Amino acid sequence: PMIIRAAIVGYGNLGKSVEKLIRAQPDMDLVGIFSRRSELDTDTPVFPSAAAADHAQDIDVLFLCLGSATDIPEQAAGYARHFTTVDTYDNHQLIPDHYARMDAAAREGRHVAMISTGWDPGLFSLNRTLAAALFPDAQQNTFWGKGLSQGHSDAVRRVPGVRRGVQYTIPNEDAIVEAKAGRGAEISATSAHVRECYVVADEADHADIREAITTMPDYFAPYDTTVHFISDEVFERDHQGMPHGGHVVTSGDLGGSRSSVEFVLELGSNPDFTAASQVAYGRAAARLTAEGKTGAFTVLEVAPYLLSPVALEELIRRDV
Ligand SMILES: NC(=O)C1=CN([C@@H]2O[C@H](COP(=O)(O)OP(=O)(O)OC[C@H]3O[C@@H](n4cnc5c(N)ncnc54)[C@H](OP(=O)(O)O)[C@@H]3O)[C@@H](O)[C@H]2O)C=CC1
Ligand SMILES: N[C@@H](C[C@H]1CC(C(=O)O)=NO1)C(=O)O
Repeated sequence: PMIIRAAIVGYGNLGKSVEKLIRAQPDMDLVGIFSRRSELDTDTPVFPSAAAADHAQDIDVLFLCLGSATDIPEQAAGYARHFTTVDTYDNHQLIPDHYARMDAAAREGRHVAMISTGWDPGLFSLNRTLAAALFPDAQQNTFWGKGLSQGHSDAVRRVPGVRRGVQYTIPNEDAIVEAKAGRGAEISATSAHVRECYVVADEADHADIREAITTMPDYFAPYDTTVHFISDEVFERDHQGMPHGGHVVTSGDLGGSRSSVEFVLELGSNPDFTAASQVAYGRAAARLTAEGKTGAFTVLEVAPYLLSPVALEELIRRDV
């Protein structure tokens, strides 16, 4: 099989996990990390993001591990003109816009742009489409947490004055029970979750920061959101782990019989699991590029065997 020459843009939680997961792949080599910062704690070669295009000939797949709140909308299309890219863009409201922008850039550069991989969007997207397709009138609900949302935490950290910040998503457990029983029709994501933010910032900025977070479109405005201001010591002591998880619950009637489908994730590390998904879709992106494909792809458009380092013939024997 082809050895895929991979590189990373953006060295945060996700970038560190992608670096670790690429090293664990039998068919991938890590060429380097592109960052806006010059001093990173890694043995991998580090290059300035601004010089990325100079390395295009040495890289088959570029993993965009930047923040979705501002970095991806501002930068991703620029990379898609020069590389086959894989991102985890997760502002669901704006994914159609992202798709169009990345599709144009990728076609212009004759590359593939694999967008919105991860688990939501990503594996949850796959399950939502698959499960809902089975029922003439599907009842479907998605729940997240209790856990740390990296997208919402990145969005918090981008608010002026925020020195450190995280966001936890907390589902209403009764809503999950109701959804599992097929009584989820009145349950929405915004009614079934609350969002708790923990922020380190100067006292003088607290009111502006709380206002900026709680009114932030898409991320926080539609939800019951609370912002707690804490000290650096408390942040260091209590807010280091990044567990997460969730459920996609689908049910319905099939001509007189009732069935339900539940897809559950329990993640010890949100970044590690997201990286595992992004890296598998990076393998698929490299293969699609080798087949001469161009343009944007979501996870709904990728044949599952392309994700695996195991040959299709073996997968048919083992998994079908
Ligand atoms: N689809 C899905 O299921 C999921 C998607 N995601 C997405 O992944 C995105 C990235 O998450 P995450 O890695 O946690 O975000 P981080 O805030 O850790 O990193 C985002 C970017 O900020 C820069 N950065 C990181 N640390 C520092 C620092 N100490 N000082 C200055 N800059 C820094 C890095 O770029 P640089 O190196 O250039 O400075 C990095 O790429 C999220 O925004 C989310 O949208 C995450 C989880 C699941
Ligand atoms: N994209 C999310 C992954 C899941 C978690 C989530 C939430 O807690 O709102 N929504 O989608 C993340 O960045 O962690």
